[in-house]
Amino acid sequence: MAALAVLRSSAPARLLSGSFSVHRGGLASWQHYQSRRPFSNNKILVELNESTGVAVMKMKSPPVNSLSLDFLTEFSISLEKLEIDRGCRGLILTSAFPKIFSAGLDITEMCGKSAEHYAAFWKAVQEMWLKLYGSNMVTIAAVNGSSPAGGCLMAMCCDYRIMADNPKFAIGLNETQLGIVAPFWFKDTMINIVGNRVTEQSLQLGQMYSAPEAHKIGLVDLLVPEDKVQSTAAAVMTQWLSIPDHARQLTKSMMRKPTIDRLVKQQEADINNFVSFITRDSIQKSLQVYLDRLKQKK
Ligand SMILES: CC/C=C\CCC/C=C/C(=O)SCCNC(=O)CCNC(=O)[C@H](O)C(C)(C)COP(=O)(O)OP(=O)(O)OC[C@H]1O[C@@H](n2cnc3c(N)ncnc32)[C@H](O)[C@@H]1OP(=O)(O)O
Repeated sequence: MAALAVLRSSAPARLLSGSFSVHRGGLASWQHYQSRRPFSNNKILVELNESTGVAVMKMKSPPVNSLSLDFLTEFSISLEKLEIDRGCRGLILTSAFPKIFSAGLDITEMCGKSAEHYAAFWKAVQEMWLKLYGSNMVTIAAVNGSSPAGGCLMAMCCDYRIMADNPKFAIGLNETQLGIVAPFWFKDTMINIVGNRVTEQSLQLGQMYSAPEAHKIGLVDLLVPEDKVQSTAAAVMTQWLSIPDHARQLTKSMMRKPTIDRLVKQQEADINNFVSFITRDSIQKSLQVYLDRLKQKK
């Protein structure tokens, strides 16, 4: 958060629009701007099309876009910059890698680290969710690959989900399969999309759904061929942007505010709960076994 506060004061809209103006009418890349930030590893690529007001955010953190502390920090900063840019009305979130949208939270961030590290990591996860779920922009997830747990959460934060129609790609909240528990705000986000019954079963079983199954239960809104995911996202975005911003934003806020407020009211307690859960020996052991299995599966 300190980094965000610094950015807010040192990178006002004037600087952002100044760096965009050299690309006026076309795609403005933030690579130039980002490369001037000492803490940026450029795990997130952002291109804002000034004429449409639509930004495409591509996650590019090899090998599987796992959500590390660095990744989450860069993600939240990138999102914050788009949020305050009046020229940006819509965001398409996707992956730079074919076959993987995001592998979810980086398990190595939850293993063998200090309590302070776990607290900082969890705060970054919360911030990502608060910013993306609470965004004023139209947000569309172009899910071009598998998306377990935290990756599914990111997609669920968006207003609309388009997924590549490939039964090999899977999405869902699989936490229980790792011996861990999806927090209440992951659960609430899913309930708001597919309802209580499907969420209860999904969470207990840690169920991953193939793309067609996910479409059937309403977890994703639309299935399209892999090579049409981006273009369809752009077309759907145009439809959503035809609605006046103020009316759509107030409606979105009316629908999501109670869910957001629930976490905001107990953010510190939620961090403490995560730290005390994740530091248990039994949980550390489960995560380590899962990670070892992942590494041995080849
Ligand atoms: C009180 C609340 C308490 C706790 C709440 C915690 C909530 C947690 C949320 C989460 O998001 S937990 C993470 C859940 N994610 C997963 O289970 C995904 C596991 N990964 C996979 O299923 C697959 O890797 C894949 C994403 C489908 C990609 O498969 P592919 O065959 O393409 O790649 P491969 O498996 O070989 O992986 C490459 C490489 O990446 C490492 N990896 C994968 N996922 C993660 C991850 N989430 N975190 C860290 N590292 C990950 C994997 O081990 C391989 O590493 P290697 O090259 O060194 O062997």
